[in-house]
Amino acid sequence: MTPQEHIAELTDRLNYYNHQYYQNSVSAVDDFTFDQLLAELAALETQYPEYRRPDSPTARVGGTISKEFSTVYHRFPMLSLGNTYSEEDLVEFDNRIRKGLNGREYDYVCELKFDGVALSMTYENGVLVQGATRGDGVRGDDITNNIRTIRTVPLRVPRGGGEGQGRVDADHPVPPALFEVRGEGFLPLAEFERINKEREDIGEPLLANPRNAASGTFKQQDSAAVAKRRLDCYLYSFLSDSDVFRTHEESLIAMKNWGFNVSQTWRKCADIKEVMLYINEWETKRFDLPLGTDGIVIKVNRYDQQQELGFTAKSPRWAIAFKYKALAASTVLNGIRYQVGRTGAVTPVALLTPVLLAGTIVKRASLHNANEIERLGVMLNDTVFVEKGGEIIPKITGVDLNRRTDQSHPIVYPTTCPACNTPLVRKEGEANFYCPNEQGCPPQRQARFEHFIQRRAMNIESLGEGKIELLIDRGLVQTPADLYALTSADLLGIEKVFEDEETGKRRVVSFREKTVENILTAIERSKAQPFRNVLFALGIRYVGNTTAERLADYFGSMDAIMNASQEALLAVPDMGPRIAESVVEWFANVGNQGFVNRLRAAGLQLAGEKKEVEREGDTLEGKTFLYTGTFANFSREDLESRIAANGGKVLSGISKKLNYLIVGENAGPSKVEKAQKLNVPMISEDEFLAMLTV
Ligand SMILES: NC(=O)c1ccc[n+]([C@@H]2O[C@H](COP(=O)([O-])OP(=O)(O)OC[C@H]3O[C@@H](n4cnc5c(N)ncnc54)[C@H](O)[C@@H]3O)[C@@H](O)[C@H]2O)c1
Ligand SMILES: [Zn+2]
Repeated sequence: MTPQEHIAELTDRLNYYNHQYYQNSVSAVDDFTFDQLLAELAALETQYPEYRRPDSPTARVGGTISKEFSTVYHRFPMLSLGNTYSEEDLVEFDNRIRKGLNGREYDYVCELKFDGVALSMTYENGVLVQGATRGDGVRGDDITNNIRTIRTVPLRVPRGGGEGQGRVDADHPVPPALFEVRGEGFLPLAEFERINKEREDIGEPLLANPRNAASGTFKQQDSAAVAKRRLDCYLYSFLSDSDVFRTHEESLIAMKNWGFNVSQTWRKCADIKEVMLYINEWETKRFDLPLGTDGIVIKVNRYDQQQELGFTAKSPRWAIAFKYKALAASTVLNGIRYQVGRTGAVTPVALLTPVLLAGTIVKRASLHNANEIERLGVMLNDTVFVEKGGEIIPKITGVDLNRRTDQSHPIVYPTTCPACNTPLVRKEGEANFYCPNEQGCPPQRQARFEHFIQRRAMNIESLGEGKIELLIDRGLVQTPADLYALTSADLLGIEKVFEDEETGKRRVVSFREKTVENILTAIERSKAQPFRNVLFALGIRYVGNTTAERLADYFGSMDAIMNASQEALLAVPDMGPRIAESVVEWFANVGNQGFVNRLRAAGLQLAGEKKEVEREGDTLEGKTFLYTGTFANFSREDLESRIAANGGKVLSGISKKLNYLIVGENAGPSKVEKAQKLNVPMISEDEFLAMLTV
């Protein structure tokens, strides 16, 4: 390849990765690889400036704006950060700063580099008036409504009488009339895991990592959906026309005092040696933080010095990001185990030669699905790279092709279920293969029991850890309904020895008197679990915890749900066609009907309180609504309940079926546009109020 071709190839490739990353919230390669390729391109461009392409990713902020949101122009450009993975580079950075400041004194502020999405928030007279993404650095997407869903972002900051001119009063700075704060929007790890647990429950594909999940969430059109994922934001920068602060440190302290969420992990460092100490200290401590981080950011503290050092086209010269290398190791892929989950989804798990990674021995890694195997191009007996990111299970991130021998051979993805031999099926648009043998497939049956006994369902957790396997083995139970027929005579004294395949360690599960008593009490007590728990325990695909609760509240009883048509189900708030279809299908199955009847006979709660909306009237009867923006008289919840209380229905998207789009302040332009295109009438808040009172 000639240098020109090489530059062209790298430019295209990196632009493609940027597009995937910023537009589609997908990492096609890991960050380290991306950064290395970018550095390679930058070096080539320095050597052959004549071949540098105008669309080179080396001189531009990677993102762009999207047409789904209206565009805002940043008052101050939102740039990227130079980055490095080496301490030598940091010393060099420090030398550049010293030179740039002609030997004058300076200090740094170090912060964690939070791994999320850069956000900008503008406040006018103390009120949050605009929230935007970074976009291409000059223009971003107006995502004000989505940012308003972040509970820690103040919608209003007190301005101490409102007269503050942003005077420099080190002790009591006052927010100026117009200012901007910037920070990192993120999905807390606990929230990421909660969402994935819920997705697993209802058989949806898991979100890949918290950063991409956050980025995808901020780009959603429906801020009610955004609000369900509890996003958060750490602020790390303050900007205004007037000189409010002299140093970055002052701004961090003041923002905190004004009620902004500033992570208290930052530290002022007198010199680069102290910076190194900070880096070393956080290398492992960062894993205790509630969010993913991928390095630290080092900033020159004084604003006048920042100004003197200035910017390149892409990043400030007064700051740099030090990135921790993801914890990685290389090892051999010896085999793959195909696991079958509760919904029949087959997931490949890599079996590895044990290797030490970040203090723990790793023997397994996640491979997600068949697409992932294809994407990685991994073969059996390959040497592979495993990495531990924010997630607990390590994953395979690449193949060491230099070490591939003729021992490597392609992975043949099974076409039949590894557990029951039933031919696998793949539903359209899904990455997973499924074993359709729901009733007879042993791991599916086992997982159904585990789902049934969990705390949020029937809460018989004393049956965990091998006990169910033992019961199934002995033929004592076939379906969870059989649990209610168990007697102490059935259970007392049975035991099973489990041997751990890897360690060879043996574990005995035996039913002694005390165990039996506990289990039978828990089974008995489960009969009092509320109806919504029973509904969730059934394990209907796509019916997670929340959906079960909604259905239970709306219909009030199992019989009502059983007899509900797809249309009737669709009247439940937030119910989509996919869930409705799945519910109808499940109850249409004779085996499932028998299962429910046995639960009924056992005395489980198949009815609960029907939380019907109080009817105010029927003026909206048969009409469908959608709303966009914010309203003077209603919160979103109010609006929805008033629509329901008057016989109307809220739809989840704009279609020809929609009767009215209620347009509030800061309405989403794409919704308005779509409504115009489809000739859906748009009404104001006042017009809606008028409809209620006719
Ligand atoms: N894997 C991929 O396919 C892929 C593709 C594109 C980009 N990337 C990754 O993204 C990086 C480029 O993204 P970038 O331009 O956003 O740069 P960056 O993420 O390396 O640094 C700039 C960003 O850091 C964030 N940040 C976090 N904590 C901060 C703090 N305390 N102070 C200031 N800023 C803070 C801000 O959002 C800021 O915009 C690449 O280096 C690469 O690692 C990966
Ligand atoms: Zn099977």
